[in-house]
Amino acid sequence: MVKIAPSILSADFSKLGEEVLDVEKGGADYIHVDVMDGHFVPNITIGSLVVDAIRPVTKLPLDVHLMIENPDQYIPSFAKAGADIISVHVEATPHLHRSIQLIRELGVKPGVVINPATPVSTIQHVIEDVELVLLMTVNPGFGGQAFIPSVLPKITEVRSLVNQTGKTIDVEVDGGINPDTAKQVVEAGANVLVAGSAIYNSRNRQNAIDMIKGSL
Ligand SMILES: O=C(CO)[C@H](O)[C@H](O)COP(=O)(O)O
Repeated sequence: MVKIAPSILSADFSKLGEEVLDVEKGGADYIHVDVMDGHFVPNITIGSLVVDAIRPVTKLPLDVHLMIENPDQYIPSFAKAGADIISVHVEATPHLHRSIQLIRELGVKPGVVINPATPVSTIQHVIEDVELVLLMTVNPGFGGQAFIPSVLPKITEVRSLVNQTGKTIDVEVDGGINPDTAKQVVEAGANVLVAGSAIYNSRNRQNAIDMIKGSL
């Protein structure tokens, strides 16, 4: 089954609790939280305080995507705040395996992320250690960007790597996902779709989620 993970990056932050509940009621499977530090990516967004604030609002898993340098310093605070999944970028941590181990030791599901320009071979050595692989389908930093179609063969490559393990590991995509692009990424092998603007820019979030699901 394909899962939908609305990114709260495109939500109205003045009423974030309601915005989270709205997509939960609308059929979301995960809540995707985009953490940016202004160094690894050219934007600053959410800290662990926000994860702590939305934790009691929803029963859905909080899928925390760290787009930050030196992630090991901040992983414990996101785990304490109630993250269910924490994903780190291969490009942002010098000791990827150590970061993944740290996440697992804290009782959280570890994920690994690669940018559009990063080859799949960079995550081959940790594939058995993660619960989720996130492929960026835009260059990270902002919502509302156009989907990069050259990532499609990499999604298929990751799916085949995951299948070789025999384990249940999510293949998630993030960036420019909407009813026009969702079918392509699912056919390529993705099973978790992050969507920010396609869901939160719509007045009726249930309808927006149904439109993505209905396009598959
Ligand atoms: O990680 C992100 C940006 O770095 C966002 O999750 C992503 O861009 C989703 O937004 P949209 O669906 O509007 O493209």
